Amino acid sequence: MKVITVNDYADMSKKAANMILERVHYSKKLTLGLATGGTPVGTYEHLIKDHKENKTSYQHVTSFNLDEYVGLDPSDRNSYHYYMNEHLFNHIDIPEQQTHIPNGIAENVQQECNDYDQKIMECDGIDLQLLGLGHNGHIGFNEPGTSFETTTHVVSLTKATREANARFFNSFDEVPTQAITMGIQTIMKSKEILLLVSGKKKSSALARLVNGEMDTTFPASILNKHANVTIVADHDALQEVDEKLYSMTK
Ligand SMILES: O=P(O)(O)OC[C@H]1O[C@](O)(CO)[C@@H](O)[C@@H]1O
Repeated sequence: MKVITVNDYADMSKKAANMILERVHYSKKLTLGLATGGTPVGTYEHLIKDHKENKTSYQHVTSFNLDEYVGLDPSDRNSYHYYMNEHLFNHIDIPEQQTHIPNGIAENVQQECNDYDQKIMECDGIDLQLLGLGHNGHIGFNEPGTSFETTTHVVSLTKATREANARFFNSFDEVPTQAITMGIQTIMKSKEILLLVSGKKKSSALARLVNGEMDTTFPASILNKHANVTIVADHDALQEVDEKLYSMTK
């Protein structure tokens, strides 16, 4: 894994956006894996600003989001559909039919999961997957204990994750208890992974990841096995990481 150190959230967002833009500019066809949560908001802001100023086009881009809450309608302000429209899709020229987010209100959620993996395969897989890191090491909504072999599936969210995400809802009780998430195997099949980590609150999770031990109790640890991962992390996030370890990390 390659670790790029940046000063703060603003620098992380700029660096990540520039890395994405490089691929958008130089590919004839590109499939992006996208994330939600607090981490990528700044990155998306840069992409929107660039689209306005430089007219970067996303007509050739297809996207697949990592996850969606079960039971939330796409029009619900807390759904990841709503988030993606607000934070990115409504402000760039990506064709709507080329954007994919699991349907959290599908009648048959299991079928929805299978279809989602199938659609990713039909697009020849994800070229670049953007990831955030959960406090407990989750990637997508793959909670501790998830098998590394999983494809897209339904998960029960841990109390810790629901508490962490409660800041986006009116109350903890409103946070859905289940979600559809790309599986760990689905994520690992991406050709390239860009993991963004910012802030002191993520420092112990990042330290555990960079430490290199692979264990299902810490889902993100599987990234140590991927051949093309770049972590963009700020100083606060890196404060518990042994400098020797990450400057040596490839
Ligand atoms: O970026 P945040 O809000 O810290 O969340 C970390 C991760 O947890 C999730 O909210 C759960 O999927 C992801 O969307 C995100 O990448």
